[in-house]
Amino acid sequence: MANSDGLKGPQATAITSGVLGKLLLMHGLPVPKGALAEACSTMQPEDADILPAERLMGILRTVQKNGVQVVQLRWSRLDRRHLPVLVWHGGEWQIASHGSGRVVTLAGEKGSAGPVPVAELEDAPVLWLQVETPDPAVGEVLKSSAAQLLLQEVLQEKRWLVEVLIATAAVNLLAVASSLFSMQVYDRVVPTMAYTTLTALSVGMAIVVAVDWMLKHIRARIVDTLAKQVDLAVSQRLFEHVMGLRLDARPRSLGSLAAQMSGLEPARGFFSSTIVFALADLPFCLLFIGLIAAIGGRVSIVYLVLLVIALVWGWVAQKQLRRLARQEITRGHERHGLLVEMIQGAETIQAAGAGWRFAELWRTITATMGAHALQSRTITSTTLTTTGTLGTLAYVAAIVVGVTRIEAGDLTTGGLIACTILGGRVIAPIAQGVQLQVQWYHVRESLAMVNRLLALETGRPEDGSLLAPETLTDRLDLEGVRFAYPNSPVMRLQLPELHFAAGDRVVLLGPNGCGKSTLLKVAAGLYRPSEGQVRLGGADIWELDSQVINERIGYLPQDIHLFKGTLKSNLLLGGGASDGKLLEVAQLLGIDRIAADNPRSMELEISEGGTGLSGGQRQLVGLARLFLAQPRVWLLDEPTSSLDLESENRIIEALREAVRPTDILLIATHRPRLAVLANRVILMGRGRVIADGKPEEVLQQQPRRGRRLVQTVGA
Ligand SMILES: Nc1ncnc2c1ncn2[C@@H]1O[C@H](COP(=O)(O)OP(=O)(O)OP(=O)(O)O)[C@@H](O)[C@H]1O
Repeated sequence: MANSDGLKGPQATAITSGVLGKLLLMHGLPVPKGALAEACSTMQPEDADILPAERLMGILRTVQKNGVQVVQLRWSRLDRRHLPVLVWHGGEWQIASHGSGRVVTLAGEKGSAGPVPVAELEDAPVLWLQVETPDPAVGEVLKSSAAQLLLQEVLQEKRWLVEVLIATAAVNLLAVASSLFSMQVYDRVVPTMAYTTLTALSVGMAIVVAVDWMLKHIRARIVDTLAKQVDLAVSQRLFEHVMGLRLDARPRSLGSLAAQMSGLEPARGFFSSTIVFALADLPFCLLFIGLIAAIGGRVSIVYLVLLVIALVWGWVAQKQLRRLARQEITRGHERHGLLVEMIQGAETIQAAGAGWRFAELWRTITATMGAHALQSRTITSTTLTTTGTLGTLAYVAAIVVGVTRIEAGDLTTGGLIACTILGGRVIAPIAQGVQLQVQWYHVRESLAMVNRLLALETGRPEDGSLLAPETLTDRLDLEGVRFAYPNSPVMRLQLPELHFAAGDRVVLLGPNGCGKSTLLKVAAGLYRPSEGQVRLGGADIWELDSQVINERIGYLPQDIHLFKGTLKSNLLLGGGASDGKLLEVAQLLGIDRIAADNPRSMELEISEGGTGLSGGQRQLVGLARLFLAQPRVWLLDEPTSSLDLESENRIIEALREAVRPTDILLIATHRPRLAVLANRVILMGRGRVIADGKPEEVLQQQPRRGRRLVQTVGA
């Protein structure tokens, strides 16, 4: 449970079961009225002075809703896209279900209170429920974008489908030949020892076997080639989607994200090969049963019964596998995430001696995964063994029934043998069908996960609808901007109005976690505001082509990331610059010294994740990228936090030189020396602007920090 505002809950804030029941229903979590009323009365003792969120968590645990988390905050910090919530109004907890602009609709125990002005709720406590998304229904999964993406690729060219179906039909029809061969041999050759007939039949069978081999080979080749094409197209599409994800909408666990990327694998295999054979073979079951009926009469009933039993068995097994598949895949992603985190943070883990903690976590996850995998393997193998046994039973039963038919004179020995051979062809697709049902849940879970990935919003549409104006005025305006991270209802940025004009040199100050970096990312068009607009030169930044933004805005992140390659390729990350310009910037920032220190100079090798350079050197590379890009708006997040005094001075001088008089410079920092660059200071606190003005004015209001900064500015 999270509590962001530290509200204490007197008895007056007791949550009534009627209101809570309605809220849970809105989240698709129905709870029996009696159980909820009892939980509400027992979990909210009169004399206890506990937080409303704690009360609510207690109630939810009592009614077995353990997956639900509760966050308590004030209305003013709530991101209204997360409605419905419980809000304290008029002496009771009410449901705020939807609101537009300045009003919100509330409903309490006695019914709807109608629209209430938002201004009345400013300081009201709010309880928000974080609910896990429920299992998608089969229909939903098939309609999902992940399944559509696969099907679209698989069915893009239908010619292969026709070819595979024709090959499958031919293979199955040829199978009939072997049963007819046996029938003829037993009924005609054996009684008379007619070797000429046997020779003719054998030659015919040899041709059938050869054609069968060829068709199967061609069919496998077609499907494999298709699988390769689908894989190429789908994985590319997924990669581009993940690359274009809106940064603020990305899942927090990068390892899990990487694992989800490969989640399409089982689904791809399912759609592009297995299902094609199995589905194409299945109708032939009925054809073979029909043929058995034609040759052996009642013998076919044995195989019909087998078909029904095997399908029911598969259906039951698949039900059991559903829960296991989900848990196995989720744990798998967690394990992948842990591995990525462990590799990335190896230094910290070893320095803190925390290896045992990670090892323990790894063991726990692996053990849980192993247990689930064992259970699901047991079910799968039992299902397969059962199908095999059912096949043997059917064979025996067919012979027994066949003998009675032979006795009655309805069937010949050769006919009975032909029936059992055809029976074998009935069993094979049934076994495959059962396996398919078993696999289905794995596929469904993978699709659901990939779907969640595809459902994540991408940054900007790539349909050419974005604007690319040739000229833009040098202005950056934030109007009514409010921002909350996804999966959190807490507003981290609330800026009614913030304007930056040409020539502004702004230093952004404020305590840790007050929202400086978030503001820079929103201003850079990396994070999309939940409400309000960021305007670059008068145009909404989210309607501008990303190339226009990249040309105009330069953003230096707090943590500089370097990529595998060379020092030069990392400096030129954003695009080409002449060698002369590169050398000029390298000299200006002191990067030439890094190169001079190395025998390979600018070709100095950088490993994955930027290993090979010190923290300060990495920061210099990040700055150099910006100096090479020469943007109109410079957004720098802690640009000198890892630099020594000399380098910091050099950067200050370089910025003085490189930032043109009409450019906008915005620096978030805790380093007072950077204030020498500023003609304006903004002070932030809890996502809001507390003070904004000339450095001397703002810093006077900040006694301790201010005095130091004023001296620096005056220096
Ligand atoms: N990816 C994220 N998901 C959820 N919350 C986040 C995320 N990143 C930051 N926050 C929260 O947003 C708030 C503002 O963070 P931000 O990084 O903007 O602070 P800051 O002022 O730059 O801090 P610092 O001076 O330490 O760099 C913090 O309370 C932080 O916990």
